[in-house]
Amino acid sequence: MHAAFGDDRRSDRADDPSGAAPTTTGDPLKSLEVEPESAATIFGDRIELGRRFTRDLALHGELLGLIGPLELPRLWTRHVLNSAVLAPLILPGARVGDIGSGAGLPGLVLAIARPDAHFVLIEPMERRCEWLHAEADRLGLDNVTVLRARAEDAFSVAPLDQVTARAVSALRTLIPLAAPLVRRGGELIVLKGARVQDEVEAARKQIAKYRLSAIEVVELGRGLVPEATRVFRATVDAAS
Ligand SMILES: C[S@@+](CC[C@H](N)C(=O)[O-])C[C@H]1O[C@@H](n2cnc3c(N)ncnc32)[C@H](O)[C@@H]1O
Repeated sequence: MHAAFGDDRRSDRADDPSGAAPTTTGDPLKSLEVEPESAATIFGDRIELGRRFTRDLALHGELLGLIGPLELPRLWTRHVLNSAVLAPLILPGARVGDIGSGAGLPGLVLAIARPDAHFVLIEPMERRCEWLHAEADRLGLDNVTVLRARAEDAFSVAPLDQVTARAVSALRTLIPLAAPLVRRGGELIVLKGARVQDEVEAARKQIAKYRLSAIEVVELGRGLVPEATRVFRATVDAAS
C-alpha cells in the first residue's frame, strides 16, 4: 500500500506545477498566455490540436480542479510546452503509460504530438478520468486509453515500452510504482524540477532494487521554452 498516494494533496508536491491558488472569476481566455512562437515548432503539423487542447484546458481546467487560476498566464510555457518537448523521446509506435495524467500532462499532450504511439493514461480520480476521456474524444485522438486506477494496481496494462510521469511523487516512491509496468529494456521518463539530482540521490536504493540503468538527467526544450524541462530517464533492465 502506498498511503501517501490516496490523496494527491498529500503526495510530494515539491515540483507540483499545478499551482493551487485562489479562484478567479471572468473569462479564463483573457488570462491565457499568448501562444509562444515556439509552439508551432514543437508541435509541428499537430499545432492545431495543441491549440485546441490548451484552449479547452484554459476554459475548463480551473473549474475541474486541474489547474490553478494563476497558471493561465503561463499555461503554454510551463505546462503544455513543458510536456510537449518530451515528444522526441517517445519511441516510434511505442505503448506508453502516463502515471497520474491529471489534466493530461504530459499524456494527452504527447498523444497529440505523437499520433504514431499509443498512450494509456493512468489516473485514479474519477473526475480527472472523465475530463481525459472527454478531451480525447473532443480532439478526435484514437491513440489514447484512459485507465481509472492507481499505478500500483495497473498491472493489466503491462508490459509498456515507456512510462512517463509529471508531478506525481518523488522518484523514490515513483520508481516502485512505475518500473513494474515497464517491459525489460523499456524506459522511465519522469519530468522533474530543479532538485532532480537530490531526488536521484535519495532514490539510490530503489534504482538498484528495480535494476534501472542508463540513468541520465536530460534537459529538453532549451531555446524553445523559457526554462528547459528536466527529465529523469532510465532503462528498466529487469523486473525485481
Ligand atoms: C499533482 S497532479 C499532476 C497531474 C499532471 N501529471 C500534471 O503534471 O499536471 C498528480 C496526479 O497524480 C495522480 N495520482 C496520485 N497517486 C497516483 C497513483 N498512485 N497512481 C496514479 N496516479 C496517481 C493524482 O490523482 C493526480 O491527478
